[in-house]
Amino acid sequence: MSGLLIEDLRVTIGTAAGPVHALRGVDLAIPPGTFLGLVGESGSGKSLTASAVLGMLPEAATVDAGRVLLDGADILKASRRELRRIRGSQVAAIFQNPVATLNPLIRVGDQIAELIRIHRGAPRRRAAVEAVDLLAAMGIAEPRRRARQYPHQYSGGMAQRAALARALACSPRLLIADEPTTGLDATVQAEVLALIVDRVRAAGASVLLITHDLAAAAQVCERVAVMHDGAVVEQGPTAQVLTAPRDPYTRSLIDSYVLAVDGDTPVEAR
Ligand SMILES: Nc1ncnc2c1ncn2[C@@H]1O[C@H](COP(=O)(O)OP(=O)(O)OP(=O)(O)O)[C@@H](O)[C@H]1O
Repeated sequence: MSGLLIEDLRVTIGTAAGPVHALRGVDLAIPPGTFLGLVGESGSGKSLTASAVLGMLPEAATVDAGRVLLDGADILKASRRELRRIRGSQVAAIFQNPVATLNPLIRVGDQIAELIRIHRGAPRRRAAVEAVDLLAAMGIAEPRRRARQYPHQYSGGMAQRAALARALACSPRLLIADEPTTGLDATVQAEVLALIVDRVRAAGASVLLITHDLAAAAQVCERVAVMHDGAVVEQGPTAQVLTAPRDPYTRSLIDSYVLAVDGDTPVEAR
């Protein structure tokens, strides 16, 4: 099958305090071209699931069972070399704290151009031009000047735009966005989310959006999956999961989210 299919993924992490059964049978499907929101409390295993899809599980992790199929090929069985090819060209990621995600020592344009050269074999000059075009497509003003700058010269929102440019440089089929707007100003959050939707839809790729923000997931994702204690307890069309949840944990997650959002609303505005 094409798209992403995770079947019964079980991962244990060795810690000083003993083994932690961090993923206890994760089942997840993202059909091609679909946005899936992955929600659930802190520590439920969302980021670890994303790491497995990127072939980047921590050293201390052991895969006890399961398959992670990306367009039919099992990521967990891929060699290092295959993983390097898959990462970037089939699956790419953006994370919270984009400035830290980008390489601090390399000019932003060069980081993007390097990927284009490695994955697509483009000549140096052509890759540099494409990198500037990509920055422009992500809404970065004066892209030529910006391409010559280093990540620390970017604001948070701009750095996330640049990280998105780098992630999309080799037209991956799946973008993992792990809390991509957390920590950005509210207006910038909305802009970055809209940009992700716009650019990814234009490319026909799919998205795994990891977020604490149920409203954001509801706004942009056709499907939602809910993680609890290392497993996906419920997944399905967004409207169904968020308005008629079947699992008690999903219900409590929605209730606590609504309470938190109401708590943020000034009394006079309620
Ligand atoms: N490198 C690691 N070493 C030890 N334990 C880890 C490591 N990575 C993850 N874990 C454990 O695995 C579990 C799942 O963590 P994970 O980061 O996937 O949760 P999460 O749902 O993404 O949380 P958050 O929303 O806070 O990012 C947690 O119990 C965590 O402590």
